[in-house]
Amino acid sequence: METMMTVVGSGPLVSCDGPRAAAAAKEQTLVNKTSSSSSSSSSSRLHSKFKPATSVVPSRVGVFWGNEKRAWDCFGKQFVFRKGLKTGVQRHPLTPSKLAIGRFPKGVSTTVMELFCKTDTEHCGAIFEDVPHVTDWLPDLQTYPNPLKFNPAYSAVKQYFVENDAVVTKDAVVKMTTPWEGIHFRRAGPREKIYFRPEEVKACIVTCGGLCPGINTVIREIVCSLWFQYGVRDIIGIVGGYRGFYARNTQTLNPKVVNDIHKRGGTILGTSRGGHDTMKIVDSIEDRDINQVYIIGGDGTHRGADLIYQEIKRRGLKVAVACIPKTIDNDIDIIDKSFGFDTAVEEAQRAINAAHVEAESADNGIGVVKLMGRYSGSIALYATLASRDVDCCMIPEAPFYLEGAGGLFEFVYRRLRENGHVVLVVAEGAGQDLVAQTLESNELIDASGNHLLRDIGHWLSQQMKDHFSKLYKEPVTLKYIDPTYMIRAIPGNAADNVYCTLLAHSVIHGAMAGFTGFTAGPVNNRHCYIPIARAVETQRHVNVSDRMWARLLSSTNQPSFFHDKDLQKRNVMIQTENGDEFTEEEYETNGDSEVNGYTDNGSENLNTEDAEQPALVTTIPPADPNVSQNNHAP
Ligand SMILES: Nc1ncnc2c1ncn2[C@@H]1O[C@H](COP(=O)(O)OP(=O)(O)OP(=O)(O)O)[C@@H](O)[C@H]1O
Ligand SMILES: O=P(O)(O)OC[C@H]1O[C@](O)(CO)[C@@H](O)[C@@H]1O
Ligand SMILES: [Mg+2]
Repeated sequence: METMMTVVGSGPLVSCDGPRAAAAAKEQTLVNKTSSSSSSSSSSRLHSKFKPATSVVPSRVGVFWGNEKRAWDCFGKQFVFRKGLKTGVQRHPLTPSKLAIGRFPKGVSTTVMELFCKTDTEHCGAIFEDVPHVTDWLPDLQTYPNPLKFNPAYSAVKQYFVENDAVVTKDAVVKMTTPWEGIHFRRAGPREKIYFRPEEVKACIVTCGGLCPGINTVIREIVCSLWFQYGVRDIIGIVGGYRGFYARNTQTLNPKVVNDIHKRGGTILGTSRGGHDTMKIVDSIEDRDINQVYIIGGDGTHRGADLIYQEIKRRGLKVAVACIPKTIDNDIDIIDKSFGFDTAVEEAQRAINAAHVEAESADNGIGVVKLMGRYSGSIALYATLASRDVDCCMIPEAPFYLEGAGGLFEFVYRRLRENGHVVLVVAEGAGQDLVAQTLESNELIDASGNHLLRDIGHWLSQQMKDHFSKLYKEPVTLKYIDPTYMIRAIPGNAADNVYCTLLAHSVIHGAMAGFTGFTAGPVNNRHCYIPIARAVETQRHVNVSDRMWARLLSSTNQPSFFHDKDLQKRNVMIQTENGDEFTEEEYETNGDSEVNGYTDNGSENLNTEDAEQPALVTTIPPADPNVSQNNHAP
């Protein structure tokens, strides 16, 4: 594992505002960090927490109290440093009153330190996942007072500057016995000292990947905040994504240029997939004398940004790389949620509403809406919960099936019978296994290497039409709505615009303070700096064993599509034509396993010409206004 002791702000700190600043600089927290944000180091640090006792002894970055030989956590648990490594430990006094919420030995100073546990199973307290700083490779950099100190808008704010030892816990819910445990990130916000003189800053902004509501707001706020809060005057836009660094001209940005762009969807800078060439990009950064790089994008963009940061570090440049997570799919882990998500969910309501109106107005109306979400069904989940008009929501994380007991066809049939119409929401990444069974499998990828998914919405609609037209005399009326690009190509709503503003502020404060290789976002509602690679180490998914998915299931009363046959037998109620209800098991025991066209092996007893006319319900009976299986009234 690659870890390194780094002293932020150490060395001969020269300050431009005299002894007070020098003293303050001296007091800078000594922080032990991993040497880079490379996924290998951060992941091993993270995963070491979960390694079995037999594995290699890990090192931890944590908040402890002690000296070079021993340390205590806030519960008085003692740790001994691993022999031979103790000399590397750096200590720095923090403010006990602020950090200590438990009991710790009297008289020992608080410490942020690299802690080597004796054994892997030892309780190691809080883990601090810090971000890199330009002084990691340029230790003698000069600091400057933050101009916000003299800004009338901010100087009146009490405690405007964020203290260097402020961290935010990843898990808001902790155990009373070990409240300190878990991962912590550096709190975002303006620092008293900055590492870039505003007149020397040359900042650039680039947007990559798919569109998302609010990108223009982030661009606007980065420009305006650099301009008005820090007095930066040299800001350029890189046009057309990563490849714009080396293949396109740049665009000058100032408050006038960006004044009303937040009212427009998309990105004024343009975006693209593919075209990441680390060397060419960093050459371009060097050639243009850029020293702050603001990168707005999703997981792929972050991977590219990490490579840029690594190369900048390798070349020893004084350049800060700061990311803003952008993903309509809300699939970036750690942060509470991504900007534009609320807007997208809101816009999705319009599509669902339309599908509902269409379905309701037709005989046996089925409305199908496909929403974005490659690997994460967040938009579909939230849009369904918000709407209450949806009968069934299908997402990539929850496999489903069409035929047989407990399948989607059966469910749709029932809802049609009960309510006269049905509305289905399907995330684009849902049911890919099913589509693959019937469509030719050509593995296609986009320019960034992302797999191109098969069109589940279109496929599902066709399957529905085929199934119901074969089975019933009365065909269904199916309307398929694909609002995919409509929900992401719009401007951010009010809440997202405020969120984008905070994100922009977080990144510029971080970059001005010399942090680099980071992305910013709220963790438990507090903005943080997260190492880039750490932010994309895992992908956020809807957790189907979580209460949120349970809320959806209980709201729609849709099948859970569990494959466990016993579970199906317990849960699936079968209603015969004369209204009697049985569980599937009871029904089978009674010797007749064929219900409403479904046999117990899941195959349909179809109303085809050569098949013997089975005892089927061949028309969908009119809706019974007194029966509703879901929580929304028919
Ligand atoms: N592993 C990687 N290494 C370097 N660059 C990458 C990597 N993955 C993607 N990129 C680059 O990042 C940019 C955007 O990537 P991608 O198209 O995957 O979108 P994204 O940032 O994930 O956003 P979205 O949310 O739309 O998927 C592209 O220019 C691509 O070349
Ligand atoms: O057509 P494009 O631009 O590749 O974007 C489609 C993809 O982008 C995303 O919105 C992610 O940004 C996915 O949900 C979707 O699959
Ligand atoms: Mg992506």
